Amino acid sequence: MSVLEDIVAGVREDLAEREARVPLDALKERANAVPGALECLGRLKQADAVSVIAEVKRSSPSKGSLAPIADPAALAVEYESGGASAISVLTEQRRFHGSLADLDAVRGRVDVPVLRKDFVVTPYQVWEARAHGADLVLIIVAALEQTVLESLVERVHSLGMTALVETHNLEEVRRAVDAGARVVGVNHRNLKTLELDRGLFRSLAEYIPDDVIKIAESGIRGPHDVMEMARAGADGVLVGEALVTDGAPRASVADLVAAGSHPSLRSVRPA
Ligand SMILES: O=P(O)(O)OC[C@@H](O)[C@@H](O)c1c[nH]c2ccccc12
Repeated sequence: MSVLEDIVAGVREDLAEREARVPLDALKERANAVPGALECLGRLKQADAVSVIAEVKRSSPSKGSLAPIADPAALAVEYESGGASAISVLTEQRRFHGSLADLDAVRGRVDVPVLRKDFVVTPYQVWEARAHGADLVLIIVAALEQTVLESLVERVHSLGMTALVETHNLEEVRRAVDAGARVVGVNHRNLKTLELDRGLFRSLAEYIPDDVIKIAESGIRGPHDVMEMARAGADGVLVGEALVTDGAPRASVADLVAAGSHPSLRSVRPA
C-alpha cells in the first residue's frame, strides 16, 4: 500500500464515524445556513504579485511533528496580517493532527479565503467543508478515479467554492484540466512515496493552460524559492513547514509576499 492509500483508508474510517453522527441532510442544512463562500480566483491570481497560501500544519507523514500549534486561529491571524492571500488548514487527523475544529477556529478569525486541506474522496466531505466555512477545497487527483474527480470538482464549484486540484505529473495535469479545474496545484512532494522534487512545478507549468491559475506546492523554503516559482510561471505558492517552524510567521509571510512582487520579476510576467 502506498502512503497515499494508507492515509485515504484512515480518512474513510474516520469519515464513516462522522457520517453516522451527522447525517448528510443535517450537514446540508448547516452548509446552507453559513455565509456564502468568498470569491477566490481574483485573490489567487494577481498582476505583479505571487499569492501566498499559508498553511496551518502540525505534523506530516514525511517530517513527523513540526509544531504543536495550540492556537491555530492566532497563527492564521499572523499569516493574514503578513499578507497571505488565503489560509490552508489541514483537517486530516491521523497523520497531520488537524481537525474540522481547526477549520472552524480559523474561519472565525480571518477574512481571507480558507482552504480545507484533506483527502477528499466523497461529496460528504465537500458539504462538510462548506458547512465549516471553507472557500477553497483541495482535491487530489492521485487519490481519485476520473469520474469521481469530475463530480467532486463540480460539487465544489456548485457550492460556490473553488477547487484547488492537486497534481504530480503530466497525466494528472491533463486529468485536472479535463475535470474543469480553474486552479491547478503542482505538489513537489509525491504523496505515494513522500519524495520531494523541487523542479516539478517548473517542468509541468507549461502544460497548464493560460487561463488556469497555477500554484506551486510544498518544499518552499523562503523568498528565493518564491522568486524561482514566479519565474517558472506560478501565480501562487502554498507554504507550510517553513512558516510553522520559524517562530515569526507574520514577518516570514511578509518576506514571501515581498519576494513575489520583486521588481526583477517584471520582465518575466506577461504585460
Ligand atoms: O510544508 P510544506 O512543504 O511547505 O508543504 C505545504 C503543502 O504543500 C503540503 O502540506 C501539502 C500539499 N499537498 C498536500 C496534500 C495533503 C497533505 C499535505 C499537502
